[in-house]
Amino acid sequence: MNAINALPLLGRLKRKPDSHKGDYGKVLIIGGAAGMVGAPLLSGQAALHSGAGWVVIAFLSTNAPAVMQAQPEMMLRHVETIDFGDINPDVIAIGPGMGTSEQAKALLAQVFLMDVPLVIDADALNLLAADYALIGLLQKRKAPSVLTPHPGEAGRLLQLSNQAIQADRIASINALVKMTKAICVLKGSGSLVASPEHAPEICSAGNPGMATAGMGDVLTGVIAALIGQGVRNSLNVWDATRLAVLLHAMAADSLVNKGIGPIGLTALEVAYEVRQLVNHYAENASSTDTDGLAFLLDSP
Ligand SMILES: NC(=O)C1=CN([C@@H]2O[C@H](COP(=O)(O)OP(=O)(O)OC[C@H]3O[C@@H](n4cnc5c(N)ncnc54)[C@H](O)[C@@H]3O)[C@@H](O)[C@H]2O)[C@@H](O)CC1
Ligand SMILES: Nc1ncnc2c1ncn2[C@@H]1O[C@H](COP(=O)(O)OP(=O)(O)O)[C@@H](O)[C@H]1O
Repeated sequence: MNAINALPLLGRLKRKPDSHKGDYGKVLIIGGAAGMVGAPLLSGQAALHSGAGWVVIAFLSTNAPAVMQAQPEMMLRHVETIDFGDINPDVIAIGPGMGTSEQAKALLAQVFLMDVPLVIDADALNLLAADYALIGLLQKRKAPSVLTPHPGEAGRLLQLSNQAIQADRIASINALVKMTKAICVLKGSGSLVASPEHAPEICSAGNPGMATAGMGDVLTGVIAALIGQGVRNSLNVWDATRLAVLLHAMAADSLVNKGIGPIGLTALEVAYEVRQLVNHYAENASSTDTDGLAFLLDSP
């Protein structure tokens, strides 16, 4: 199986002198029911630090903050006060901390009908697993969809135990792709990425310091940010997804190499480190996208 080796593609995200925030994508994140408001905040902070032009969070909780003092750049709304069409996002990430209420289910069905790339995570995956009609809507989507299950969520989707998922991860991701007709990331040690058009690729970076709450929420934000930047910078959703998986894991490795973790590594620290890696590879990648190995070996 091939390892993900797409870092030179980050050269496409190098900032042009006369560009503006609209060139780097508007990310809408939907999630954050009562008690889990932190999850979409982590996704939003990760998206911002990975280069998203704008980040809007639509919370389900009515008690969510109207502004995050530590990150006032993000626009925070209650989901019932906004019109997704007016926001006109370049990419939507749905699921972090969303819960599985009827309201959450209706929102998922609503975004499935939108012609916008989607990142489907956490409780959005649990809702999918519980309702075959939603899988039907997902399969019919024209715009790309990315699913990011951990083995527990993959097990719910495929009606298998965690152990069965882990016993044959390649078969598991192939079954997920077949079931959803979407790009799938099977998270965990050696994350796999596959799509209906692409055989599984493995992420050879990453470490057990990543086994901490919020790390998946950060990955969702990084994927959404790269998809959003890709829209006007020739990076397709497949490449954005596999790059995000690799950068997220490399960022955790880079921090551990500096003595920050593995024990006590936090998800937000990984988001900040992703920023450093994105800039390094965007600046140093060859415009011809060749010789990825050199970039893999040349970490900052
Ligand atoms: N700050 C916050 O508000 C946070 C909220 N979160 C939200 O909490 C909700 C529940 O998500 P969780 O993922 O915690 O709960 P889940 O019940 O979906 O998943 C946890 C279980 O999945 C299995 N699993 C996960 N990774 C595995 C691996 N690598 N190998 C084997 N088994 C594995 C294990 O059985 C584990 O107990 C989601 O909505 C999520 O977004 C979490 O993202 C954590 C942070
Ligand atoms: N032992 C490990 N080795 C490599 N990566 C890991 C390990 N444990 C967790 N990860 C990574 O950390 C992230 C955890 O995501 P997830 O379980 O969804 O967390 P959360 O729901 O708390 O946000 C995934 O990207 C996963 O691949």
